[in-house]
Amino acid sequence: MRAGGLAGEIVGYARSAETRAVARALFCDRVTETAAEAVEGADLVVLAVPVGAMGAIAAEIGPHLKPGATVTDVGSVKQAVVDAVAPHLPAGVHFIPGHPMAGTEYSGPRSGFATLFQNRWWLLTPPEGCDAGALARLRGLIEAMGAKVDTMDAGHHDLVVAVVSHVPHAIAYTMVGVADHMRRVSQSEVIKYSAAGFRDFTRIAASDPTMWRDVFLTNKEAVLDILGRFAEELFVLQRAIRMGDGEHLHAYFTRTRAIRRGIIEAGQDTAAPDFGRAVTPAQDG
Ligand SMILES: NC(=O)c1ccc[n+]([C@@H]2O[C@H](COP(=O)([O-])OP(=O)(O)OC[C@H]3O[C@@H](n4cnc5c(N)ncnc54)[C@H](O)[C@@H]3O)[C@@H](O)[C@H]2O)c1
Ligand SMILES: O=C(O)C(=O)C[C@]1(C(=O)O)C=C[C@@H](O)C=C1
Repeated sequence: MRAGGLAGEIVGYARSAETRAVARALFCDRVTETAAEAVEGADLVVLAVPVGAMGAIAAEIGPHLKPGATVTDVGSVKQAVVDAVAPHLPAGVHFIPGHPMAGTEYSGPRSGFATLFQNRWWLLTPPEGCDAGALARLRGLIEAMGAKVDTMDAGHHDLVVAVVSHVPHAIAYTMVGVADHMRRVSQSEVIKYSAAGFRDFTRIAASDPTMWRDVFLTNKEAVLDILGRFAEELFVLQRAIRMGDGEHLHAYFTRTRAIRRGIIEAGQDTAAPDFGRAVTPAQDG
């Protein structure tokens, strides 16, 4: 928003003075010491805390929102955010939950960069009867940041992202756990000789523990459903390996390669740029 000059004034709130100072230096016109102050007079409020913290923030800001303001969020799970936030918002405020399908394993205000949303999907889950004008304005802002907008209902969103984001993270966390266990057995060789595939797993497994704890706790049903399906597929693969069924393996890998190539053709595999500056993981603030 800052790079594109898309907002009249950007006001930020974070709990720690240190985080507020960094945000002020990098992209906020003004920072405040309470969330309530930050939303006074705002046309648009963006909640960007872990999913489990959304309800408390909504309760804090609810009474201070301007009539006609739009509230959105960037949480990775949607139904739980709707349930936690909506009861705290006064009538006349438009709540349009959202989820940018873009991010990195880094946290804190230094981890943002202006091209993060370029050519990425940003999913919105407007409630039934959502104000068309408010939705059009939010969509316009997101598109001006370079993202593509799609709308769907919150429950469907949660199932889709369980497949494309949440379960892949669970698998990466688990695989790195297995390697860590093996490391004790083989004295560091597993890490030392790990090539690109495993390195990608370790990048994902370095993501913020609070954020991902909340994702798994609040999207429990969809994640368990997809993990069950994953386990079934894994058994089939295991059996094919055990039985020496090369034909099955080749056909399966040919299908999965086509999926990967489809993603590349759709322009979705844009790696995060090198920030060129130190980024601290999981800043507490
Ligand atoms: N990182 C990603 O890849 C990514 C991508 C899309 C969506 N998201 C979602 O965006 C949201 C923010 O994630 P992020 O990566 O920007 O995290 P972040 O750690 O950079 O920012 C979250 C901030 O919330 C603060 N916070 C935590 N609990 C709080 C509380 N109770 N009250 C007030 N502040 C609190 C943290 O201190 C931190 O400053 C999460 O809901 C996450 O699921 C993250
Ligand atoms: O590349 C990464 O670090 C990410 O995992 C980003 C990612 C994802 O799964 O694609 C993580 C969680 C979000 O809710 C959206 C984006």
